[in-house]
Amino acid sequence: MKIAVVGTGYVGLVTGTCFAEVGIDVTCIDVNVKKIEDLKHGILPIYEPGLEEMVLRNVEKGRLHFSTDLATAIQGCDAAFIAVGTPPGEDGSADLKYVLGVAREIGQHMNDYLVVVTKSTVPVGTAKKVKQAVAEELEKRNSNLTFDVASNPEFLKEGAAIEDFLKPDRIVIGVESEKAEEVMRKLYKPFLLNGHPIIFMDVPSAEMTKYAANSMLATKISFMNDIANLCEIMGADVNMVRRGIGSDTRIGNKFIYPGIGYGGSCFPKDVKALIKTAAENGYQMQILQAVELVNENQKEVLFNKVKKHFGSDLSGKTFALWGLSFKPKTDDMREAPSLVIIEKLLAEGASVQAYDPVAIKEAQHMLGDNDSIVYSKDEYEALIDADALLIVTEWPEFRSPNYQVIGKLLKNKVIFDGRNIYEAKDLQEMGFAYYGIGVQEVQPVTETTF
Ligand SMILES: NC(=O)C1=CN([C@@H]2O[C@H](COP(=O)(O)OP(=O)(O)OC[C@H]3O[C@@H](n4cnc5c(N)ncnc54)[C@H](O)[C@@H]3O)[C@@H](O)[C@H]2O)C=CC1
Ligand SMILES: O=C(O)[C@H]1O[C@H](OP(=O)(O)OP(=O)(O)OC[C@H]2O[C@@H](n3ccc(=O)[nH]c3=O)[C@H](O)[C@@H]2O)[C@H](O)[C@@H](O)[C@@H]1O
Repeated sequence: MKIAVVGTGYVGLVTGTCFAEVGIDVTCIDVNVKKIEDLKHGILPIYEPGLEEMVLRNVEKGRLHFSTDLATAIQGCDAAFIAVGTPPGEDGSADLKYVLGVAREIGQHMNDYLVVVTKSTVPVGTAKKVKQAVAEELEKRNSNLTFDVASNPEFLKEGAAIEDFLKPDRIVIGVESEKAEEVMRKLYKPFLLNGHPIIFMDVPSAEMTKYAANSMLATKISFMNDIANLCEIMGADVNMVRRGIGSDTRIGNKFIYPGIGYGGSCFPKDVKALIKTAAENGYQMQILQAVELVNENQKEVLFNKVKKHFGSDLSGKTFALWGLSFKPKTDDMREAPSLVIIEKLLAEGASVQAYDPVAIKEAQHMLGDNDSIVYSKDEYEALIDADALLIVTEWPEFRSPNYQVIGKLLKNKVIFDGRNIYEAKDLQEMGFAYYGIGVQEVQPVTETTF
């Protein structure tokens, strides 16, 4: 089979590469000429574990191609996947200009039956707009070619994208015709070896499923952040509470880790977009409004703890930040809580020494030149003469650090752990003050000299 995947971002590149991996002939298309030229030379635009090797292998096998020329690439394809961005517009609704632009281009250049698949996260009704856009372009050409649209939302997580794509819990596909169902079933058959299902449904339900899934996950996180904040006030430990409730299979132990708010390119924008879609249709998503509010507040929780410890004047102080990306194993900085924390520290006249294993370049790009931010070459360099350490992203290499070295390099033995990766008691015994999320803060028992 042969497909085109339009948009070579986190979703498009992973989708195209994984389809190539199972033997399908794939062309990944992007308007960004540099991205495509780099990909042709084996240089990837994003960091995603395992992706580079898989891209190189499939290019070498002749199954994976890169192009800026959609017109040529879609010829002879069974399906064209639209995987371009759907960023939030000013009012929070998903901006569909890239998706519909691609749909028009497909209509202008297709020359045989094709399934046009929306892989991007798009509001209910978008496939209908895609269908109309393609049909209008065909009409301009006086063409009577037939095509189908399908909605195939993607559920992969950054940092685990390949595993998620190759072994999905489920594949959701909205279709309007048996012919389209047949094409999609054939394409996805190789990914069903672990017994998980393809769930075929109508197109609006598939579109809604994606927003409902992300909103449910965001709700779990905000709920736990709310509980964590209350635990602190009431003298409880959220780590215990989490284990206590997570063992109930009706609740489950995934996505109930409190922290410093969810970030990334999807939860924030998709929650906003669903609230907006509902409002446009005369309905108020009250739970999601609260989810968003809790999340905005949660991004400030670590900063507030810093203020509480050091008093109101942070000017002249230096803070070491471990982690910048919105989650481990990605270089993605979109809506990362680190951005809020850094902005608040700098606004108080403090400076930052930050380290992240892969996201420094992207952080520099987003934060711009600023003398108050120094990027360190490793996690220990970031500590030198800093007033305290803030754990912002739970990269595995931060989990078991050399506490003696931390204690020696920091000016004060204080850790603010935004991801609860350390045990308060252990740190207290080693002479640290420790602040976690939803756990009782501890002050050092005795001053230990290393
Ligand atoms: N990032 C993620 O983990 C997930 C994202 N999604 C959804 O997938 C969609 C894509 O997201 P990302 O991959 O993160 O976006 P991205 O921003 O990383 O990549 C989008 C790509 O599309 C390209 N593009 C834009 N207009 C184009 C056009 N007319 N023709 C060809 N290429 C064009 C851009 O140059 C860019 O390379 C969004 O709707 C997102 O909500 C869904 C599941 C997971
Ligand atoms: O639509 C999307 O783009 C994707 O959005 C999320 O994936 P992603 O944003 O890559 O990362 P997650 O692992 O979901 O983490 C999102 C945010 O929630 C936070 N989080 C996650 C889990 C948790 O228990 N607590 C918590 O605070 C993370 O730190 C991170 O900031 C979903 O998990 C994917 O299923 C979905 O496809």
